[in-house]
Formats: sequence, structure tokens, C-alpha cells
Amino acid sequence: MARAFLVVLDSVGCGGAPDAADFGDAGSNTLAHIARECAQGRAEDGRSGPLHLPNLDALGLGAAIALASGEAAPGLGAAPRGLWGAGTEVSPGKDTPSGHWELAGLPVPWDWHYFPDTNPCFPPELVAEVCRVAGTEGILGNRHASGTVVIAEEGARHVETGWPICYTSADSVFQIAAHEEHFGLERLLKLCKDLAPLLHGMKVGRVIARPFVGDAQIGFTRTTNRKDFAILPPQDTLCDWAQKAGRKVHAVGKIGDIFSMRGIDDVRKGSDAALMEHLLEVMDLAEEGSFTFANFVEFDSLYGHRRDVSGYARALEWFDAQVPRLLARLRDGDLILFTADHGNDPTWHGTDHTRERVPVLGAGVGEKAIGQVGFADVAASIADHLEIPAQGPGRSFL
Ligand SMILES: O=P(O)(O)O[C@H]1O[C@H](CO)[C@@H](O)[C@H]1O
Ligand SMILES: [Mn+2]
Ligand SMILES: [Mn+2]
Repeated sequence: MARAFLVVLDSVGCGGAPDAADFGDAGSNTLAHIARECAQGRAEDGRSGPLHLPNLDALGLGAAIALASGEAAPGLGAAPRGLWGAGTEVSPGKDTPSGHWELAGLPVPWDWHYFPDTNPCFPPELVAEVCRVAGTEGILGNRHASGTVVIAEEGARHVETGWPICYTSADSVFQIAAHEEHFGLERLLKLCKDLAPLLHGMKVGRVIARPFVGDAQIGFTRTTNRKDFAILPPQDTLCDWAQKAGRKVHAVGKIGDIFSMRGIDDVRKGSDAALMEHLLEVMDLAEEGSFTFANFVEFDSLYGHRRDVSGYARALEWFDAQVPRLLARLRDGDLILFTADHGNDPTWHGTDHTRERVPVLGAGVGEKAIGQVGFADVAASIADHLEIPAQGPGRSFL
């Protein structure tokens, strides 16, 4: 019986989304613009020269970028030897849950609630409730912000007052940053957990705990104890289809949070470097007929939101160099797909995600041009490969 592995490179988009203008993102193209900057010698920090992704490109990465957007990505564009195409999202959000749920066969069936880009951005009733639950006189932040900037700006006042730093972005998120020692990690996690039902009721997709350490002298740094409290997917997804068909479902990275563990048997977490080792181990251990869903988030969290082109290029080159290790673990009949959930063009204005198409690359089924597909077709194809019943709007491209 076949096995399937779905690997999401978080935010590794390739432009061309037909509705990009609705998001203010017409012309954004994460991969093509990183490749352009690299080729022009403007991404030389910790790496050098044209973007070097020979393994993903051999599957069809350059061809997928050209198909999605018509843009050239210097250094990429080998003749594809894998499954290759481009995926278009229909969900009304360019955030992580929207992208992953739709890849898993469930386009988001509602409009998310977004907080306005005003100062303050949160309604007084919500602020009052946060204060009541936190037991504080007020909150800090209360605006759209980059998470690393907001702790630099508000960290000292936070330590002084004990008030939580609350902020949002272009995504449907309510984020709370607090100091692990001064405020307390457990207290922050409990605050987010207690507030989540109210915010989910407002159709805010996630409440995210953003713990940090440090002081005003050495600076404040976020820790890896981030925790997302996400709305439960409202219907079954590929994870549930597989589980209900008696298959094992393994998660690697943020996948457990994104699906609130719905339809998931186990999850392995850590930095992207650690996740790669976890994924390799799962590939060794995964049962016949099982489904493994992995997310590598650092492209997005460490480099896309930080608009760090060199860093993003380094992360891509690191990942690409790991690809042969993954492919070597495929057994006869296995399918591995590489895709993304949205864009996060590090050359774009602001610090938010960008609405883009995504590459859909695969190995295990030979050379196969799948053309333009929908995100939900990924789920339908994996279900097809695993020979389990699929639901939702997707069609198999296998
Ligand atoms: O700037 P930071 O805190 O990393 O926030 C980013 O992370 C959030 C959740 O993925 C996004 O909505 C974006 O705002
Ligand atoms: Mn994402
Ligand atoms: Mn993000």
C-alpha cells in the first residue's frame, strides 16, 4: 500500500494569483524576486550568487514559477523531471490556516474577522476582556505590528507595567507578546487559551502566544515557546479522511496547531533543522497507507516577515540541499509533494504575507506536468494516491 508525504514550505509562493490585487499584492512573487535579487548580487549575507536550488528545480520549480506568473527566476528553469504545476487558492485569506485547510481539501467557508489598521486597532470591549482575564489595568501595543519590532518598542514598558503586548497583522490574528519570566510563560499560555473562545467566536482565526526573554540593555528576543490557539477546522479535512479510513496521520511542525490536532495521530516539533530530521525519521517509520503532513515555517517567520532576502535565500538553499535525503527515503509506491500555503515576498512593502500562487512539485510518480491546479486538488490527489474517499471540491491531478 502506498504512503503519502505532503511538505509545505511556508510562504514559498511563486506569484501570479488572479486575485492578488484584492489583497494589495499585484506583482508580488516570493521565489522570482528572491532569485532576481540573488542574481543581481543583492543577497550576499551568509551566501552568494544566483539562487542555487538544483534539486527542487529538477522536479520543476523554475517551470512552476514561469507557469504561475510568467516571470523568469534567474538560475532556475531546468527541464522538469518530477511532477510539477502551480496551485491557486480560493479561500478569502492569505494566512496559514486558510492555505493549509484548503490544501487539505477545505476552502475556508467564511470571511475571517480582521482588525482595522488603526491605532488603537482593538475594540474597547475586547481590551476590557483581555484586562479582566489577565488581571491587568491595561494592554500595550493595540496596533498592527511586526512581532520583533513591537517587543523592541514595548518590551521595557511591559516589564515595568506587567501589561500584555497585544498586536495584530493583515492576518486574522490576535497576538499576545509577554516576557517569559516577568509575566510568566504559563500565565501567557493560559491567557491566550482563555481568550481563544471569545476571539474564535468573532471569527478571528488564531490567538497566538509570543513569549520573549531579555531586557532593555541586551534587547528582547522571542523564544521557541510560541503557541497558536487556532479555530477548529469546521469540517473534515484530508487528515480526517485518512484517519476515518483507518490510516495513520503523522504531523511535523506547525501542522498540529493549524488543525488543532483534528485528524492527527501524532506531532513532532522543533526548529526547521530539527523538523527535517523528524521528517526523515517519519519517512523511515511511517506505516503503509499512512499520511504525513509537514510544515517548515522558518522561511516565513524568520525571513519573509522580516523582509530578509539573504536569509530567505539561505533557507531555500538549505532546504534544497536536504531534498535528496528525503527522496532517498521514498519507497516504491510512495508520493511526496512539496508546496506552499501563501507568499511572503521579502522584497515587498510592509511585513505581511502576499497573495500568490504556489509551486506544486512531486516525486514518486515520474515526470508529470499537472498545469494550473487548485489548492484543494492537492488533497484530492493524496486521497486518490492513498485510495481513500475524498470530500470537498478538489479533483485528483494524478
Ligand atoms: O510579526 P510576527 O509576530 O512574526 O507575526 C507574523 O506571524 C503571524 C502568524 O503567522 C502573522 O500574522 C504575522 O503577523
Ligand atoms: Mn504560512
Ligand atoms: Mn506568517
